[in-house]
Amino acid sequence: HVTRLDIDPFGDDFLTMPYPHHEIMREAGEVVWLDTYGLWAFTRYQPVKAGLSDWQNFISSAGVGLANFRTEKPFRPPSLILEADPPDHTKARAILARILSPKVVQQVRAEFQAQAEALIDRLVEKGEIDAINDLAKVYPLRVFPDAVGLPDEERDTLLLYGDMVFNAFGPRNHVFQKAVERYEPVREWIMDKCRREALRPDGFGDQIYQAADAGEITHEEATMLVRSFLSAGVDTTVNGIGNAIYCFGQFPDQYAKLAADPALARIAFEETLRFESSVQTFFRTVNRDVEFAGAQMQENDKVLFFLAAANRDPRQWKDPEVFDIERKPVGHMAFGTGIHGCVGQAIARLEGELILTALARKVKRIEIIGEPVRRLNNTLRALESLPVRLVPH
Ligand code: HEM
Ligand SMILES: CC(C)Cc1ccc(C(=O)O)cc1
Repeated sequence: HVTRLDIDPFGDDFLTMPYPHHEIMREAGEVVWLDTYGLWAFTRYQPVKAGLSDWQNFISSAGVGLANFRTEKPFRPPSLILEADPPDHTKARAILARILSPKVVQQVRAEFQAQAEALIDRLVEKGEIDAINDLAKVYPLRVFPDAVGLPDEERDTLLLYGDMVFNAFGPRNHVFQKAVERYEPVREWIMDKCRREALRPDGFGDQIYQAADAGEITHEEATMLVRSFLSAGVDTTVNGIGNAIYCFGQFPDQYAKLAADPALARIAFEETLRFESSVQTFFRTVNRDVEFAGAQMQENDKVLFFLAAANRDPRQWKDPEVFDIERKPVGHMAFGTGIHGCVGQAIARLEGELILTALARKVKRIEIIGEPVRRLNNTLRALESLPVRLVPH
């Protein structure tokens, strides 16, 4: 027997404050059925981990959003990596994994660090800032598009596009409708920047085309994989960094530990990802009738994985509601897991580590000095603005 609930995981009150709803679903069973959209919900750590590892039963090629690509037209042409299953997925994944490998990421570390230190120095001078518009948006829009090889101009378009892409994984609700009002010009700008001629030679984008030159993929496929970098590589880290600052503003005792020992920055960023996961959810599609966790699932059913709920499951974490930067949250689900686990996590971790290190070295305390404003999104946990004072050492 599986419990049915009428929780709406894409309603405004859920998106604004998801945690009490996670608790209800976790306690209702290993798997629950949500009547609102007719889908399975996995909220406990173990089923989320097991489900994401089982790519044969829970597939990505029918879409990782609510829409089932077998019966509905996708919002945009499907990604060759995210919305693909083996064997197609395997080839695209190997190429992006090589370009974003920890070894290659070490080569951009010095530049990423210089940019982090310069930005934090400027913001400490300013004193009172908006941690989202002046910091969390600025740094990822500088370092990752530079590494990909994009020109400087109009990079805010990447945020408009990310907002659309992440809303499109959810239902066609008001947050989606608002985000896609100006889709066409944004889509044109993005696809223009995916052309090889638009990219700096030897940047991460051009390196995908070099794989096409070597015959690993076609040049058309290369264009689509550059789109993957532009889709996934910015809005995710903007919110990763924004949510991290929000955590430290809310828990000054934790920030004091970081300011006393900046070497904690890398592991502290992991705890911010566990506690306020910037990617809250995404879907898989049941590939064939299967019994899973006592539920009889049918081909084409949608399964919603609540990464953020798994990251606060008391069956996995001691005092999960406590933000503790000394916790070492190994195995958290913020980057997913399995064959589709985040291929950009080395970049994401580098950005988080360097921003938090630069802050810890220069800033003694982060004080929230105004009401944070949330940006509702069907997939991302995001703030619109976060007024803070950076108190120097
Ligand atoms: C804090 C920042 C980030 C978070 C929380 C995050 C989260 C995730 C998650 C949960 C997945 C799994 C999706 C699934 O299983 O269907 C994923 C996949 C992916 N991520 Fe990230 N990501 C982040 C940053 C990045 C960056 C900087 C890039 C750079 C390009 C990136 C590129 C990708 C790509 C291409 C995939 C698809 C991988 C596949 O399907 O094999 N992500 N990410
Ligand atoms: C959390 C993931 C759903 C982020 C993401 C978005 C888009 C793509 C793409 O390939 O376009 C890949 C990954």
